[in-house]
Amino acid sequence: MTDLVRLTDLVLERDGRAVLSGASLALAAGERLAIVGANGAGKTTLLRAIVGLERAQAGAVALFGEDCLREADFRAARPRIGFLFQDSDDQLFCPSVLEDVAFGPLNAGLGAAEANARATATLERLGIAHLAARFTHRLSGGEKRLVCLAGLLAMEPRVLLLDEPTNGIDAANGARLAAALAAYAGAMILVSHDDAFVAAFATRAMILAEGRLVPGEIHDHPHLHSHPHIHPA
Ligand SMILES: Nc1ncnc2c1ncn2[C@@H]1O[C@H](COP(=O)(O)OP(=O)(O)OP(=O)(O)O)[C@@H](O)[C@H]1O
Repeated sequence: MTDLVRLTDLVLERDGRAVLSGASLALAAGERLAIVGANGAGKTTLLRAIVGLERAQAGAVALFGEDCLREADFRAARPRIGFLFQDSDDQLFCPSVLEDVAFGPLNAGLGAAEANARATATLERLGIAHLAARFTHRLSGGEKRLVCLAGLLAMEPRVLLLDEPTNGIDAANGARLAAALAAYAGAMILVSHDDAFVAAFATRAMILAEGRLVPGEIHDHPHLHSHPHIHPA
């Protein structure tokens, strides 16, 4: 089967410093790949390079089996990829929640009624229909996160890229997020420092260190209290 995302030996330098120095990965349908690594290791940069928001100086990106060489190639693939940004304020831009969630479907060519129906159904599925009429900029951090995810899921993407999805989320909204992701049938790449979340969701882990990705193993081994760790495989 064709890989949904394939990165081959990506090299990306910033200010003369290598952030990625030969990073490779392949994501198949149904996989939930966790990428872990220290602060500043380049995890966000890697996600941005997948969708062409940052361009590697060397190496190759292929999405859905198509090589992405030019901006037009990335643009063609982006509607099938939902990218949850680390900072929700970078993602939300419409005045109301319903408008924000309906924006993607509307932009993809659905009529206004159909786009609103899709947005309403997605908000209901996430358990946040009560936020539909709220101003996006007045939402709490956790609410913003779920609204961003609703906006992505309304586009019915084949791949989700999630950058620290549980950051700043309380238990109730965390449960909503977990339920929505558990019900999502597509593939995902999950960047997270939340070990419990990674252990619950990921089918595979990779560690980003010194610009390269190496296989990791998700462990759940007992300490004084039980908590999971990710080790090199
Ligand atoms: N716009 C930018 N301009 C200059 N340097 C940047 C920029 N964005 C990120 N960097 C630097 O690039 C490196 C990789 O950053 P990146 O955000 O990809 O790391 P990360 O692994 O996602 O970190 P974290 O776990 O803290 O979110 C860091 O050294 C960071 O300081």
